[in-house]
Amino acid sequence: MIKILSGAEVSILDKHHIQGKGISSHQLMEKAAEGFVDWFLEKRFSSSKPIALFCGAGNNGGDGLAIARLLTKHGFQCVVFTCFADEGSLSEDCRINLGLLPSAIRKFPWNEFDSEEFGLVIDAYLGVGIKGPLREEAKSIIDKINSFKGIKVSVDLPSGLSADYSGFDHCVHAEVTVTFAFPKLALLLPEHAKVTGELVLVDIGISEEELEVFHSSYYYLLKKDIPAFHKKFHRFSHKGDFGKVLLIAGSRGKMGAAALSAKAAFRTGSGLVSCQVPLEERIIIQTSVPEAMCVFEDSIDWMAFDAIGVGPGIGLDQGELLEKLLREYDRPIVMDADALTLLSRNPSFLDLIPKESILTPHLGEFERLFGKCRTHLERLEKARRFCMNYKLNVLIKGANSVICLADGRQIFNSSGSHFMATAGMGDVLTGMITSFLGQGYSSEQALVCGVYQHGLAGEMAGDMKGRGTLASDVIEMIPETFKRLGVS
Ligand SMILES: NC(=O)C1=CN([C@@H]2O[C@H](COP(=O)(O)OP(=O)(O)OC[C@H]3O[C@@H](n4cnc5c(N)ncnc54)[C@H](OP(=O)(O)O)[C@@H]3O)[C@@H](O)[C@H]2O)[C@@H](O)CC1
Ligand SMILES: [K+]
Repeated sequence: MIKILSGAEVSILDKHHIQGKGISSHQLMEKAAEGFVDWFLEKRFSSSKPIALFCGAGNNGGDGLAIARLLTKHGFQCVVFTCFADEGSLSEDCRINLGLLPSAIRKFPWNEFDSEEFGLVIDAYLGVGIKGPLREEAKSIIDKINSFKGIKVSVDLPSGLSADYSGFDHCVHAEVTVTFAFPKLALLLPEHAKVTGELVLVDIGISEEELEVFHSSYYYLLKKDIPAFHKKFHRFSHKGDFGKVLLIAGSRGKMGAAALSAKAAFRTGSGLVSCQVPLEERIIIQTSVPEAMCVFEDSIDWMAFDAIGVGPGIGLDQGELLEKLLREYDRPIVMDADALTLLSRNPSFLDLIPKESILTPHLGEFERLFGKCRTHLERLEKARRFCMNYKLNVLIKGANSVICLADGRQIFNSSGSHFMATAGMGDVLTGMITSFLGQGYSSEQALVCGVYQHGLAGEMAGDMKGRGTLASDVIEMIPETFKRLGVS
């Protein structure tokens, strides 16, 4: 997992890194530019029209000048638009790269940009180095960049966006942001989704260990992290080792929620899945998920189950059942959907929730539980305090879902697809996380593997089906995610 540092820490990180590696800051900038260009070439952007690069006076501008030089070597026609009045104001590495710019690359002041002439814009005006409110000229430069209606690719950060805060005054609206070493926190906040566009992370040779010495409780979860979170099973493993889970889900008209959770739990590898459903609705489960068992007795021995997920589709008249469960079951449970709304209506239940349990609210459910928040950072702070006070884990669902752990760490997920914004996806996730808990995973392991693989299955289903991807399609891809990750 990559630690997410503040913008101000980037220059300290750079210094540590270049001293440790015995390289110059110019070489590090070159590595960043090469990483950007490798990604650019992979994307096969058209070279039929010239590329405009807006370059500022700091190191973000230096990156842009190096990128212009490298893209020109690959046959792209680049034109640089300078966003500085005099060369005396340039950072040292920006000046070096200006000197290295081949004379064939034309340079103009930024206000001479004519958007009609160009096929693509690269925004290397401002990065993590902005301080205080944007100056008036900066706003005009940003407006000029935004006047381009084609693809705008921002280097490190959309110019004008601060690395660490929520909100912006003037800011480049990028279609893609290519960021270096670690994603800047602002790029992961949902209120910035429209200006960040697609997020691409470029490795510039700074290791996770180098980031680890900084103090931060934010992390970014990548595909390569997942295998280490998985438990190893062997050829003598039997059905019992893969767990016996119970899903308390579904009610009249909402039995689909129970069916989706149960199927997802099986596809995630549970040995035995039972559904606690209303007696008169059991046929739906027994025909749609024949592998599952149904329980509907008045008194159920909940402790006979390795893990329990509660909430999808149960309805809001199940307060008593939820209270009884919380009083009788003492292992971590997964609480979702209606269970969360019931919790927000009965705050006294909070003290009954078994330690290390997992609450999985979407933004609406989060606000019902914790009140309105003006920004995502405020939401994260509320969640952190709650998790640490109650020794519980909260997953804030959305693009870049955030796993908020009981110890205060907050992990942003990197997998997922916009095709997942449809009914039933949350039910699938509840089934997956409950399944991992039942297989003996810790709450952290179950969350990390469940959340990442849910997003990955969504990406894979989205690649196959595109618009119209169903939650059921995502369930069918879960086994493929294990293969894709090399987890047997
Ligand atoms: N490890 C990494 O991640 C690596 C990072 N690298 C790159 O370095 C970038 C950071 O570079 P940086 O520190 O030079 O700052 P940067 O963003 O160019 O901004 C400075 C400029 O902004 C200006 N300015 C400031 N405030 C302003 C305001 N309110 N309104 C208007 N203008 C304002 C300021 O003007 P001044 O105050 O000096 O007059 C100066 O001109 C980083 O984002 C990444 O791209 C890579 O090269 C290598 C590895
Ligand atoms: K930028």
